[in-house]
Amino acid sequence: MTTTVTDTQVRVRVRVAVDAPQHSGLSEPLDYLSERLLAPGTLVQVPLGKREVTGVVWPHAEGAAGAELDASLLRPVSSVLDGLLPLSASWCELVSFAAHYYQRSVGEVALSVLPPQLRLLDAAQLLARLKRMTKWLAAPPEQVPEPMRPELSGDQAEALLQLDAALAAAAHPETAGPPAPVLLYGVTGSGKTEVYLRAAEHALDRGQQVLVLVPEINLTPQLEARFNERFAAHRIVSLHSGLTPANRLRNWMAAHLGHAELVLGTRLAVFASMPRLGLIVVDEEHDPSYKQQEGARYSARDLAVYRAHQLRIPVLLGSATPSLESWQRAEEGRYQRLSLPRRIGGGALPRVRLFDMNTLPRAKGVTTVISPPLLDALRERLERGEQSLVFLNRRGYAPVLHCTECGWKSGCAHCSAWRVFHKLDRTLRCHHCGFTERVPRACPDCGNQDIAPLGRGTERLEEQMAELLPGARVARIDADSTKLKGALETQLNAVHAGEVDVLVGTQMVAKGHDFRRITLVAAVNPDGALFTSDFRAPERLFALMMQAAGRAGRDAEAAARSEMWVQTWHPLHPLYQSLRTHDYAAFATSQLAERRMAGLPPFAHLALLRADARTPELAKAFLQAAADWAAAMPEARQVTLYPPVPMSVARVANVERMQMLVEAASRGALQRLLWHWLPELHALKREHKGVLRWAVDVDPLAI
Ligand SMILES: Nc1ncnc2c1ncn2[C@@H]1O[C@H](COP(=O)(O)OP(=O)(O)OP(=O)(O)O)[C@@H](O)[C@H]1O
Ligand SMILES: [Zn+2]
Repeated sequence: MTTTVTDTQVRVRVRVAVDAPQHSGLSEPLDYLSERLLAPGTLVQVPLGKREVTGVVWPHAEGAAGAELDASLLRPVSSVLDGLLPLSASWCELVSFAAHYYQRSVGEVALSVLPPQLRLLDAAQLLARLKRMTKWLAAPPEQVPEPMRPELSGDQAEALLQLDAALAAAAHPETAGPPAPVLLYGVTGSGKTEVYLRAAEHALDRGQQVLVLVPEINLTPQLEARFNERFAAHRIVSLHSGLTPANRLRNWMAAHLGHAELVLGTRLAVFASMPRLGLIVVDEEHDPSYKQQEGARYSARDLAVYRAHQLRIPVLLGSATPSLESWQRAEEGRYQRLSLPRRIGGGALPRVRLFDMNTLPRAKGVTTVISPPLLDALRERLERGEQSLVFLNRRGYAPVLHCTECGWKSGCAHCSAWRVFHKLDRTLRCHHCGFTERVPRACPDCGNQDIAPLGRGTERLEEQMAELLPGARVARIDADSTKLKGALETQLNAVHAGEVDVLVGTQMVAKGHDFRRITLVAAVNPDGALFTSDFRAPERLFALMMQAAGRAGRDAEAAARSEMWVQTWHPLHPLYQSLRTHDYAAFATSQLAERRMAGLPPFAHLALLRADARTPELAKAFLQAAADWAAAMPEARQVTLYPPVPMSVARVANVERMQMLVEAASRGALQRLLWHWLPELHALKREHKGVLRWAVDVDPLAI
């Protein structure tokens, strides 16, 4: 730290991470003057341009402290938010790593992962909040009876034994290296959650804090309930974007001050400040929602692994269908793989039946929703009083309306996409930009009254199921049916209580739920994902189908008569063949072999450069210029730059979107290129009028 004497006062130069806009090119913390020493991690308010903004006092980069700066040019810190304990050095390091790796500014990442309210409060307001939190904490946890713990299955006990060994080793960092990440590979219904609970318990017993990440907290109220029940005697808080700003700040502070012992949260919680963090659990580690898709496009799963390594603590990645990245690392021995190969209670996984749609007689213009044998299977369940889940990953009534006379289709005026017909409120809605209109009475082009839905979404499927199964209680769960607060929970409870015979839904119902009465799961039209250009589409489809299958027969007693039906035009596709035998390992092996041949992740490293512009030509010209620039750099020798192409939905809300893929054999080579290349793009953009924005996505999930 440099001190200077101005007038009579001693002033200290401090680095402060502020959220400067990306185009300013200010990616590192800025220098300010302070009248007193400020610990790194302290929150402050500082002037930035004409504004006052919240920032975080940042540790000095190693070796850089000596750089001289004319102190008279620096502006003073406006105020210090003293009330709050400074963020730790390791937290700052995590943020720094994420910022550099994902190519964002340190300040942007630091500020965007703190509770939004922290940026709005002054010192006095913050103190008031702290007081209120202390009061909230002072209410003693209720006197709770000792929680019920099931006796562990042999597989669970074995997995825990190994985990405990890792925990114990981590307690002696001087003798052991950081523990390897653990991949808990357990089939659906094998009791992974119980392993998380026990591992968490052990860490809590050691006085440590535990962080549990879940893909979407609202989707699995059961999981939250199980944690709350088991740890009723402990302070447990949740962190996700659905909390009110005040509660999010309160919960965050409780974790930051070490009062909350367990944090259960979504991807943003990977940045929770936890001074005694001793274990990180990532449930459904393969789930795409761990990847942030806007701003700093980080992967919470990958950052969890980094954070655990940094703190030398265990991280537990759980899944029935691990990401191919994690699976490959386990194959290489870099992750420790623990397996739960059997379902609790010894029940079998459902029998998978592939129904070949080509065998149905073809009637012109009519596609059968439910093949006759599947209909029989559904009727059987109905007669036995068992539940069925019919799964279709498309909401709304029909994906498009069309005119039988002139061929008009319900396109979106602003996007290169169809507008979806929602029958309930008789609207046409664009699922990309939100543009919504009443359904026209007649074809807007030719006036024909006969406009008809094409294809099928969950709304229509629900209607058709009710027609096909008279008397059955049919319910639908998707993003439309669950908009109201608490709606999802109510609807799920009805399913659990047996008030529903046939549940129609999107992927919302296919994942994670511990349904006890379902003995049949049917995927009516899953083929779409087999032939898209995204190389990860098969992996996602397979994971989703395995998850969906896993909702059937969770009660061991009913397992033997449980089935998963797949209606497909491609029954011989290798993906379905692996599904038929529940053979994730075979699927992973064949996919990994393909990826290796094609030079794709995890055997190569990717980044996507995206440009949004008023016309496709402008977006393309910018990306091409960026590529030309990169090609001239020495770092480009180890990377491949692919030609710019339109994104799969090229136009959204009147913005044309193009992307360019950058590929390298090593992470380091990719990082070096990005590091030197991206700063140049700010200037390049100024030369390309009409380009609205550009962004880079490191380790993109969707291509
Ligand atoms: N040792 C045990 N003894 C008895 N029941 C158990 C035991 N472990 C777990 N269970 C119960 O088995 C069911 C399935 O467990 P759990 O939900 O943890 O499985 P899972 O592996 O997470 O499944 P999925 O991947 O399908 O979500 C739950 O109802 C759980 O309460
Ligand atoms: Zn639109």
